[in-house]
Amino acid sequence: MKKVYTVRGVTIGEGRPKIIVPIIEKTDAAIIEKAQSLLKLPIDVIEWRADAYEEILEEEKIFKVLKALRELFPDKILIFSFRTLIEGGLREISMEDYTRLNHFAAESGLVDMVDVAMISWPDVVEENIHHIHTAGILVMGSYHNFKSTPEKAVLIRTLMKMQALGADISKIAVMPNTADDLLTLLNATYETASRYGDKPIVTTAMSPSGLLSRLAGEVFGSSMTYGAAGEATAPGQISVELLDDVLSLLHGNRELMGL
Ligand SMILES: O=C1C[C@@](O)(C(=O)O)C[C@@H](O)[C@@H]1O
Repeated sequence: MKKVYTVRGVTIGEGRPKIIVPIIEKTDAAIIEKAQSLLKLPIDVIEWRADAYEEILEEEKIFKVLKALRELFPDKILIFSFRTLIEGGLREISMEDYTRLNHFAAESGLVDMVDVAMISWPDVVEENIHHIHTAGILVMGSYHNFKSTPEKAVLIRTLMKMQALGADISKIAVMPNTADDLLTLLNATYETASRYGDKPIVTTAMSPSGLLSRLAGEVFGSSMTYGAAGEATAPGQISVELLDDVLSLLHGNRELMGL
């Protein structure tokens, strides 16, 4: 049986992929302004990308931002993400500070999930997962490759490795250089979701040529998808309104077919 997670009334791992919008802003005011602009949009999950925040080492400030986001979005899943530099993030951080920050966010009682760079920082994975699970919330394991798309077996192995290490949800985002790369990602997604994995996965081929991967998660087995509200925050993201329309179209069609 495949695992599904229901958090704040949002079920991850079945039905329509859940729409996530990242908030990537430097200051409190910009974060709040962006958050308010999202209130009426069709979004299931908010990701706070803390690597953009200029006061990232001030715990009091972090708490205030998380509290404000929680109050604005009582019914949405809130993910805390500090994207490391080697995975396409905006700021350098030591592994110690990274671990401390994730621990703090997990224990704040305000977030539902913490994103952990499981592949590029293996040394701190165990400690991070332990803190996050002890706080009673979910771990999203992540791996980003902004240059290329590894071969199918590597993608499957990476997703399965994250599951084996304790990720509740495993995510990969890769760069397709050809249509073949997109097929590789979709193939790896389908095989992992249908044959190997027993927990939800999230897979993305970035850039406009990877767009199908952001739309067709329900067909191939990716449980969440990142969209944009205003400017895209990663290559190939489209607006949440368009995303919502396409996901509904695909979902409705599958329901008609009894899938
Ligand atoms: O992992 C991802 C996916 C992403 O890189 C994208 O391609 O939409 C956007 C990031 O904010 C998020 O953490």
